[in-house]
Amino acid sequence: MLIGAVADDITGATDLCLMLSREGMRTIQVIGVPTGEVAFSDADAVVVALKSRTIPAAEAVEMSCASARVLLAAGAEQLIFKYCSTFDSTDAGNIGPVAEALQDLTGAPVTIACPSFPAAGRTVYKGHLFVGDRLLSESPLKDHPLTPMRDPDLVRVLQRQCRRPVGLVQAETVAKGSNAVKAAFAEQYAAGRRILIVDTLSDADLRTIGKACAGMKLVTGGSGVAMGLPENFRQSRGFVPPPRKARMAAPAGRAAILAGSCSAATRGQIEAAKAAGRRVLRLDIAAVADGRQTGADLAQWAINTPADLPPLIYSSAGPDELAGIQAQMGRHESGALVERTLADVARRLADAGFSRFLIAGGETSGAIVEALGVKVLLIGPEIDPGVPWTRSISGPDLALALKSGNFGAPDFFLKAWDLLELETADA
Ligand SMILES: Nc1ncnc2c1ncn2[C@@H]1O[C@H](COP(=O)(O)OP(=O)(O)O)[C@@H](O)[C@H]1O
Ligand SMILES: O=C(O)[C@@H](O)C(=O)COP(=O)(O)O
Repeated sequence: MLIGAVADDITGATDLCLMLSREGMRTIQVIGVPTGEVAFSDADAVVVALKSRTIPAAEAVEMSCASARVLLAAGAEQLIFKYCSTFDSTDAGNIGPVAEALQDLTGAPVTIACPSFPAAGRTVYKGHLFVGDRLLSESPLKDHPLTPMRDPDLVRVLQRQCRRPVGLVQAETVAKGSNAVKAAFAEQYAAGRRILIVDTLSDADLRTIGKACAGMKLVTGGSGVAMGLPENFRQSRGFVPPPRKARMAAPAGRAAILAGSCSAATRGQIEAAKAAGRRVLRLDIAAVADGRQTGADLAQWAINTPADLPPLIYSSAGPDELAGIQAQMGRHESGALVERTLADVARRLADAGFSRFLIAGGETSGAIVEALGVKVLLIGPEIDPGVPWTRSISGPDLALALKSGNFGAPDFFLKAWDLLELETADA
């Protein structure tokens, strides 16, 4: 293993796996803190998917360090801590504490914090995060159900979470190339700064930053930060990329879409599915809370739909409705109820022979994948930037597309299936 990574949610982990695979590394995804039973076989990169984005910071630190220790013991030469390209966290939140704990563990004197993912519209300029052409604080992320992002200045956001001083490497330096960036790392270190936000406007910047990070024990950021890292190992090791396939074999069985993300992108994808005449059913959280709607009801509805097209069950709500629900039921309580119910639906559908799932939302995917007993994922073809098909190779045999709430084109729920080749039942 050359690169070991710890991701704070499962859709983020698949996003990172896709990036590392695209750059030629044989990459596997392990769900949860790895135990001695997981064989890393001949992977160049292993990404551990946690569900640690919104849990108490001390627990996130413990799980992340436990995972990192296993990866380092298995030979990982560089560690990535992957979080969201929109820096999803709260002031009590986990990016700073986990980064600092991993710095202690790896002995990395200085590390970077680079969430940028230009292919998905996330860039950083003068330390400010943009989503498309809006500041983070003016983007739909200001209304995220669990981690509303209201401050676009990442130096400020990260400093509120860190004990160590946070610094900034600006776009003008990145434009000068990797030697200038390396020199800036050293200058910032000499000035006492230990975690550095790095401006990034383009993929070319990501490659410059990646080159400057050769030999850095710990790198933190979004999946974009991994774009330039495999090249360092290719130069030093010459590893051979495996062939990439345009389509992925999927086990025989029915398909379903489960959406627990309230993002603008996911809500648009739900509207597109409705407009295309797909069968859709809404999880009504008030009805679930008082027992008028159950996971069994929702699953039975899906089972009863004709098998030709995947049915969609969604809980997604717009910002005003969500604010009302959260005021009544509590932010975490309502979120957890939705997650539990969708996980129950998924388990029932898997028991009924559904084998292909498209799941929208990071926390949602984490809850569902855990309920399904999925342990290890292989990475298949890219549906849209940041979202690949995956196949479970340990536990149940399933094809899974775990979509970050924010990612994907409006027709994502319609087109994703075209990349699968269905195996016959007796194959
Ligand atoms: N109608 C709803 N009411 C309250 N919470 C909800 C509702 N629908 C979804 N949620 C919660 O919102 C959170 C969305 O987070 P997540 O699944 O990570 O999506 P994203 O990828 O967009 O961040 C989940 O905890 C989910 O259970
Ligand atoms: O970096 C990203 O934007 C994604 O990889 C990510 O972390 C997804 O998180 P969710 O939006 O909660 O799915």
